Amino acid sequence: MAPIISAVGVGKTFRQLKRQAGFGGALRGLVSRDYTEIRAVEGIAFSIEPGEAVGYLGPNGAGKSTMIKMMTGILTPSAGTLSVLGREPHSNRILNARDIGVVFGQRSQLWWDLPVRDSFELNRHIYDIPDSRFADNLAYLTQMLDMGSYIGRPVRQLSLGQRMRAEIAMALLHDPKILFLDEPTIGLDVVAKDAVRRFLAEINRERGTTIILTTHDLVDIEQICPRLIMVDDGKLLFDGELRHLRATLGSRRRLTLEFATDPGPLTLKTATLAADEGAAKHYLLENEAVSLIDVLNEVGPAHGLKDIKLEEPDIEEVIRTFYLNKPKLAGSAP
Ligand SMILES: Nc1ncnc2c1ncn2[C@@H]1O[C@H](COP(=O)(O)OP(=O)(O)OP(=O)(O)O)[C@@H](O)[C@H]1O
Repeated sequence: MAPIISAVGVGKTFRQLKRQAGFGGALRGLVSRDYTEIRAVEGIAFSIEPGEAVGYLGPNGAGKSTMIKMMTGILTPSAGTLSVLGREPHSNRILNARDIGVVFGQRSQLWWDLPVRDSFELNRHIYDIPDSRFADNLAYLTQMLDMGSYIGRPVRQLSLGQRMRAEIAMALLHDPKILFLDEPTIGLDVVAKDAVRRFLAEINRERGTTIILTTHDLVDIEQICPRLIMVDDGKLLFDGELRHLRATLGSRRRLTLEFATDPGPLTLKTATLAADEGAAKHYLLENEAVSLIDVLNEVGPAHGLKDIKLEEPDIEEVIRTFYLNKPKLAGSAP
């Protein structure tokens, strides 16, 4: 199957006029042509198959939004080749828009003063959606996203959770093949986040809509995206399955041993001492083959062990470990 999105050596450099301090500096800035270059995206390569759900993850300023903007045709790459549904998105912006849906968590596509339903109607005309398809999709989305109680209300009166569901519906009315979402759960409460995540997982599973999602919320990734692309400083660090990453890095279980009194520095062969709080010592079990029994055998009965706590790493821990070890792991393949 041909990939639905492919990126080869994609880069984006922004040029920013250098600003100089003070009034004189501002005047000099008017005539100076001195630029700073910001490499937001550099040498990105990946290939995404139809029906995949991919999480695009990275710290602030890593180049996630810039990459989404290039895939949606809003920005033009400065380097490399980008193909979305077999087309160059930036030079085929109108055609591309017919086949994709876009949700930006921080920016609304809905008309602020109009009832939600009217924004949907406008999209029907813009995308020329046939009547029966529009009616079917509207019924499906209203039910799935529980919009019945507020579809007739102006957008400005909606809660953030209601608005986000309406944004997602708006992006899906024309049956796009790919749905791009830039931080769709930002600012939502736990219940609203859960509703959005479940719905996205459902349309990916049931309708085969390809999903590309940027987020800082790792639970979004865990619940929607089996595949993860991780970037930092504009560059690709990891492209593979979340479960693969977990299996590779997930061996760092955390063990806390609590003693009746401080046994002094207690270094072990089976576990690495990560933090020493006197009577409570925190270890990392780096090696998956090492069991709790192995550690307890090494500690022995001499120190008066009182309590033991063993924690499996959660996804936050896995990602943190990944970023801390990135020079070692960069370039990991699926
Ligand atoms: N229009 C622009 N002009 C100049 N620099 C820009 C522009 N857009 C983004 N940048 C810079 O490019 C880099 C990547 O920004 P981008 O918004 O893609 O990051 P991000 O990973 O989405 O970050 P965040 O998680 O904070 O949203 C940053 O250093 C940013 O300041």
